[in-house]
This record gives sequence, structure tokens and C-alpha cells, in this order.
Amino acid sequence: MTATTNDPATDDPGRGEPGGTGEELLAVQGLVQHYHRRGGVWKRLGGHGSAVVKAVNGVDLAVGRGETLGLVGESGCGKSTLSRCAAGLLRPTSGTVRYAGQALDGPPDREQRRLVQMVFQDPYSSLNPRMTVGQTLGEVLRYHRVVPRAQVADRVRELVDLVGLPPRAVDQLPRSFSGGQRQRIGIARALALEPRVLIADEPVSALDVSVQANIINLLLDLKESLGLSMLFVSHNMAVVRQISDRIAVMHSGVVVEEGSTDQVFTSPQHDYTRLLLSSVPRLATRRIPAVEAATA
Ligand SMILES: Nc1ncnc2c1ncn2[C@@H]1O[C@H](COP(=O)(O)OP(=O)(O)OP(=O)(O)O)[C@@H](O)[C@H]1O
Repeated sequence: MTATTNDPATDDPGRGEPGGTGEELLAVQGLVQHYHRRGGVWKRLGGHGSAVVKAVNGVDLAVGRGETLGLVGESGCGKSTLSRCAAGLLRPTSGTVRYAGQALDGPPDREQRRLVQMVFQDPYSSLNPRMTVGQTLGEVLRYHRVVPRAQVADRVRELVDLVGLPPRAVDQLPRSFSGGQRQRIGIARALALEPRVLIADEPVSALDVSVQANIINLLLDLKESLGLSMLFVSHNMAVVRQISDRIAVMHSGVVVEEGSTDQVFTSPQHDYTRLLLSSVPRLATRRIPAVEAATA
């Protein structure tokens, strides 16, 4: 996996460099996403026609090669919407998404889908409960023709190993795993496509704090060994601090502050950032000790 994903000999414009080069890889410009609410609660509350929810209201953001950009803000500020637009899962109302300088504005093709992958908060809900980990990963590899069919089983084993799961996990169903292990499966599934950018949307917020540490350490290791770029989305400033090179603070659909992690934490410029920081427990280090078995 490492060799094929990170082979510097490959002529790939999206190749990342650990540590970041400052060169933009994934960028959104003037991104707007408005939802039109009809029926449901809106109607029961006596609403007529439709209500417009301005979830994202003109955002410019860029993730550099090999960089982790943390996107932080309270629930409902538009982080998930922005992430889904950036991943090509949601077509924005207006604005552009560019990968390696190229606009991704048509219907996404397989190659585009492959390059930017998402890791979600709850991988369990998107895992087929009747498929083993091996079947799930194998299906992704075959559908996207990532490797020749004859190599699928080997690649599945590599992926399972890459995310720190034991070899027997290949033959197990999702229900036999803990929350942290399921998140590892979610990460393996994203990595199966050999993406250059990982968009992780609240990947640890459903996990116990000790398990959060393991998953964050795994993402830090993967970023380095695979040269990944990452958009890491969380409502939790402390978590974002551990993993991000830069941080963008989002509030009511717009980015109110952006800067290096140190800048944002030591000299926040916006009142809203200061408010978020006032509720963060002090955390001195980026890498946090994993307090339980690596496969948690
Ligand atoms: N499919 C949808 N239809 C209508 N409104 C939506 C839809 N998805 C999100 N919203 C609304 O858009 C706004 C932004 O939601 P979004 O999920 O992007 O924010 P968030 O910061 O990721 O919050 P959370 O972490 O709670 O998901 C919220 O007001 C939300 O209710």
C-alpha cells in the first residue's frame, strides 16, 4: 500500500509531501450552499413555501499539499456542508471546488472521486452489516479498479494492517468491532482508493477520549507515511489543535478567522475564536499518548 500510494516515481500532480509545501491542493472559492426547506418541521410550524437555510455563505479555503487544515466551529455552522461540497458529494449552490488547480465542476468521474475521500463520524451506519471487512474493502477495490482482481485479497490485507487492525479482521463483520476499530475500518475504506486528500468530518467525536487519541495518532502517522493532505473537521478546538497545521474557524456559514495553529491559539483575532478557546482545556502536545491497545 505504502509503496504504491506514495511512490515518488509516479507522475501524479496530486502527490503530497509530508510536512506540507504550501502549494494548494484542494481549494474552495466563493463557496455557497443554501438549502431550501419544505414540509416537515417547517410546515408544522406554519411555514409556507420554503425556508432558505444559508449553510455556507461564501467561503474561500485551501488545503496545501501535505498539510492538515483544521475546520472548527460549533454545531450547525456549516462544516459538514462545506466538507461534502469539497469532497464532491454535494453540488454547491455556487462557487468552485478545485483540485490541483483544476475546477471540479462537472459530474464527478471515478478518478475525481478517488482523489478526495471522506471519513465520517459514524462509519458503522455506512458499513453493510452483512459484509465482512474483507468483502467491504474488496468491493471498493474492484468497483474502482484500483488494483487488478488477482491482487485484491493482498491489498485488503495491506489496508487492514495499515490502519492497525489484526489480520483476522478481514473475515469479521462490523458488529464484532469497537467504535475505534470501526473508525479504522472507515479509514481503511477511504484509503482503499488511494486518495491524495482525506476529509475527516468529526471522525473522533463519537469515541471515548482515550480512543480518540489512538485515532488521531493513526491519522498523524498516515498523513506522514502516505503524504496525505487533510481537511479535519471538528467542533472540538482541543482535538483540532492536536492534528492541524493551520486552523480555519467557521461561524454561521463563513470563515471568521484563519491562521497557523499556533497563531490561532496564542493570538486569536476574532471574538468568536476567543469564545471557542475559552472552553478548551489546556493541551500542551500535538501527539497524545495512546492509553489503550493500538487496535482500540
Ligand atoms: N439537507 C439539509 N437540508 C436542510 N438544511 C440542512 C441540510 N443539511 C444541513 N442543513 C442545515 O444547514 C446548517 C449547517 O449544517 P451543517 O451540518 O453543515 O453544520 P455543521 O457545522 O456540520 O453541524 P453539525 O456538526 O451539527 O453537523 C444547519 O442549520 C443545518 O440544519
